[in-house]
Amino acid sequence: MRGYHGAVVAYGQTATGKTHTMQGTPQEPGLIPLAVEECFEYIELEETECVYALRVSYLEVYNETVRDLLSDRTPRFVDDRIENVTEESVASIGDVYAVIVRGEQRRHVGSTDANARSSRSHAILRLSIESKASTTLTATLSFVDLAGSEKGGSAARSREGKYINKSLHALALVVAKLADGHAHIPYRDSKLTRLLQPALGGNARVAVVCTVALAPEAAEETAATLMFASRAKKVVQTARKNSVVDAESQIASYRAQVDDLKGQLKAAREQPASLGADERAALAAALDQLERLILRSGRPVSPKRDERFFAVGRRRERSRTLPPVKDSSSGEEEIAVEQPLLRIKAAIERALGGSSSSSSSDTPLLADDTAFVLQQLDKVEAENRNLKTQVSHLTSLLHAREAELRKIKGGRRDLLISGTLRTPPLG
Ligand SMILES: Nc1ncnc2c1ncn2[C@@H]1O[C@H](COP(=O)(O)OP(=O)(O)OP(=O)(O)O)[C@@H](O)[C@H]1O
Repeated sequence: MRGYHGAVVAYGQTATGKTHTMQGTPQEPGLIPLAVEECFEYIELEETECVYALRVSYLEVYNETVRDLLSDRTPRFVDDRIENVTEESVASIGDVYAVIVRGEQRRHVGSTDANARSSRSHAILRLSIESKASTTLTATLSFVDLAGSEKGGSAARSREGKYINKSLHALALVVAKLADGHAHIPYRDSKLTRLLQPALGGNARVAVVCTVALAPEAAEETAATLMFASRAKKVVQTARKNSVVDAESQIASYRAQVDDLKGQLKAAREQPASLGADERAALAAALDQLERLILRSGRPVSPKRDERFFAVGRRRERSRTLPPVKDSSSGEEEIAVEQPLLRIKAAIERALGGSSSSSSSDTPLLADDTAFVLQQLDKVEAENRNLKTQVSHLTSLLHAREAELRKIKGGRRDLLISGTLRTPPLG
């Protein structure tokens, strides 16, 4: 908000909670919703007279291609900058969430052995903030949710995995060279490092969040992640305030458009025959929309939290992992879950135009069904996580026991052999 670039990067093995850390849940919001809300609260609480203009872009790097998640544009690098990227103007927390949700729907995710909704791309959400008091400052806040490495899987998954590992390797190398103070930094080795160059290059405040798994079989990846973290800590950044020439600022561009629209409306009023009523209404609506984008300090934030951001991500996540609907049920809990599931299944089949074995009129989709099923799935997910922890604990116990047994057996064998040697021959 004060003209310094910032970035938060989530790095770690697949399924260790990078996306969870970034997005969170309604009960435990992640870094993105918390930061977005804080930006708008900052504007609300700002005491000096200041105006702001905020824009959002959302990119992913998938199989070494940079994709715009907000439109079909093809971003391209011009020197060290990425250009031809969609930037949506936003005026409220709700606007930001709506843009993120739109982008999330286009993001590449897939099921892997370790994660039912694994990010198969690196995602970079960027909030551009311009502020104008006596000078005009400009800065970006980037949230980088990196894809996690995953070995094996289907052919497509393994192709994605190769690209993911290659770009993560390039990032690790860049961070290692920065940490050691090398003169040449190989940013150009991958699209990911080229995109992150402005953040890693020194003029930004960067926070790296590393996520690890505690399971013994993840030890190798955990060690690699910790090594990355310790190198990242050594990188010295010297962020400075970034100002922009007034005439080239977004705020100036909005103001010029506002003046232009006001001029057109004034002319239409003076010569009523020049524009139809619909055209005049469209001009007035465009003017309202533009004026809304110039945020003034002291402006109240509303609404504080928007559930849409979490709801869409969760719906998509669950739709991949819905358990099969059983024909018979045993026990009350199962019947209670099964009925909404059957209704949802019938509604999906109706929407797809397929023939549903159950009559559609018998199974109207109730508003609460999805929420109810999601709640049940949350419970199952929590149980699964708990079981996974127990399994991992038992596996390490088992390994320790086996090692102990091997040692005891080995000792007994030695004893037997030496005992045989010492036994005097019979007769
Ligand atoms: N701290 C946590 N509390 C509760 N659930 C968590 C936590 N961390 C992760 N999870 C859950 O674990 C699963 C995997 O997490 P997530 O998708 O965030 O991992 P990831 O590191 O982003 O994986 P990938 O690299 O494969 O995209 C999700 O279902 C998520 O909700």
